[in-house]
Amino acid sequence: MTTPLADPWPAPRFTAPVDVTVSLPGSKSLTNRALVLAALAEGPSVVRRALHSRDTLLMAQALTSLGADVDTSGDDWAVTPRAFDRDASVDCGLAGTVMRFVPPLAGLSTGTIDFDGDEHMRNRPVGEILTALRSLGMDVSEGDRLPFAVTGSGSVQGGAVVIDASASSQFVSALLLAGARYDQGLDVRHDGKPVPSLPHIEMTVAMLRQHGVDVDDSDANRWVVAPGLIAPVDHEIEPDLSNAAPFLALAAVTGGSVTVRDWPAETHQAGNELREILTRMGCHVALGDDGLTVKGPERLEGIDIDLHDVGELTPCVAALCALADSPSHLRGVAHIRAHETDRLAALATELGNLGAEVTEHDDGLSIKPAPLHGGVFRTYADHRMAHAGVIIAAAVEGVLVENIATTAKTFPDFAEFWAGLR
Ligand SMILES: O=C(O)C1=C[C@@H](OP(=O)(O)O)[C@@H](O)[C@H](O)C1
Ligand SMILES: C=C(OP(=O)(O)O)C(=O)O
Repeated sequence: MTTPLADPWPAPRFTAPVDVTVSLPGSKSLTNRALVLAALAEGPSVVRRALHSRDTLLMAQALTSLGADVDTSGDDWAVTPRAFDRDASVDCGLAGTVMRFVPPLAGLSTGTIDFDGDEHMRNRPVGEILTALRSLGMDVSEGDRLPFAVTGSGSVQGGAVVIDASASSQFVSALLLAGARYDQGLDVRHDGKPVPSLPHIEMTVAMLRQHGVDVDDSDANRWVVAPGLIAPVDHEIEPDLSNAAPFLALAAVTGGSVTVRDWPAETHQAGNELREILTRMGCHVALGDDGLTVKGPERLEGIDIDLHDVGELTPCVAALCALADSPSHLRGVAHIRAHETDRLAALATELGNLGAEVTEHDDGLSIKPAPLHGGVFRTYADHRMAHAGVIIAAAVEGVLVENIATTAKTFPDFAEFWAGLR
């Protein structure tokens, strides 16, 4: 039996430069897309090196409760599509991908599918998808938040739909993933402020194409998915590059060297942008046969950057900025106020409590160099806040990270793994 971790957790302080090579678990975003597409396909698929974490198990459970067979017992998950022919309850936890990607599938079911999730999940936006599904003729209960219910009729006509996806790229991805299975396919148009996290939509389109689906994304803010069969695919899941952030950051703040194995040469993952970000902050970054190696600088520089496309990196980048020796401005990320928590408010409060000079803006943060001190860093049930906390703790004596267990959303046993790096 493993001993439960102390809460708040005295995260390790790294007093010497680290020199480590790590293999990281698979990508949440790739795993959950692969599972959805496999459950909609014409025959069995395998999701190799699937991420085994809270968000992906919730997705597997959701698809199983709709009717599919998903075997999560090993590293390679076998998915056998079956008719969605029963009533079901879907627990979304705090997984945006489950709350947004599964309702469009529920219309293909002949049952009533009830959705709910963690307390905070009831605050995260989903109303735009529900409105879009209603406009496509689906029977969706009233309201614009969890809990809600979708009663399927076994088929969805599909066709043209307009959605404001400025709150989350997942609104578009959700519709596209199911679209080929609608009788007329889907013609999705975004109308509103710019869509954040575009690389995640590109990931969705790329994976649909791997499954043989015809997607036209040649016009900005419009995606046309042709109706048709979804071919089964044997997917190999890349390591989660966004979850690489705290590890690469450890090289940056200790002046050491960290290599992440199996870093893909080409990828749609937002985390790949860390290469550019860390280079601009003064690190030496090289992609080689061993993986991606980051060597920390003598002097960590601040950064002025628009993170609109890669908002999920903000907590770790903000932690690095708080340890940098020149000012930083993080911009373009108003939408991350609707992530696992209001990440801008949470970062301003928690970094500020440890002495950082942080100014919160509508769409970002300004951070000036200031001496940091120990204290408790709260995480608001947000795995990426926990990652930010351990980065600060690595460099500052006496930092305790509250609810480190929240990292289980996308990284099982993160704390043990992190402590083992010392
Ligand atoms: O589709 C996905 O897998 C994701 C899309 C992004 O969401 P937003 O567009 O809501 O930022 C990202 O931040 C999230 O971590 C995962
Ligand atoms: C925003 C995130 O998650 P979700 O998939 O729940 O939206 C995230 O992991 O940073």
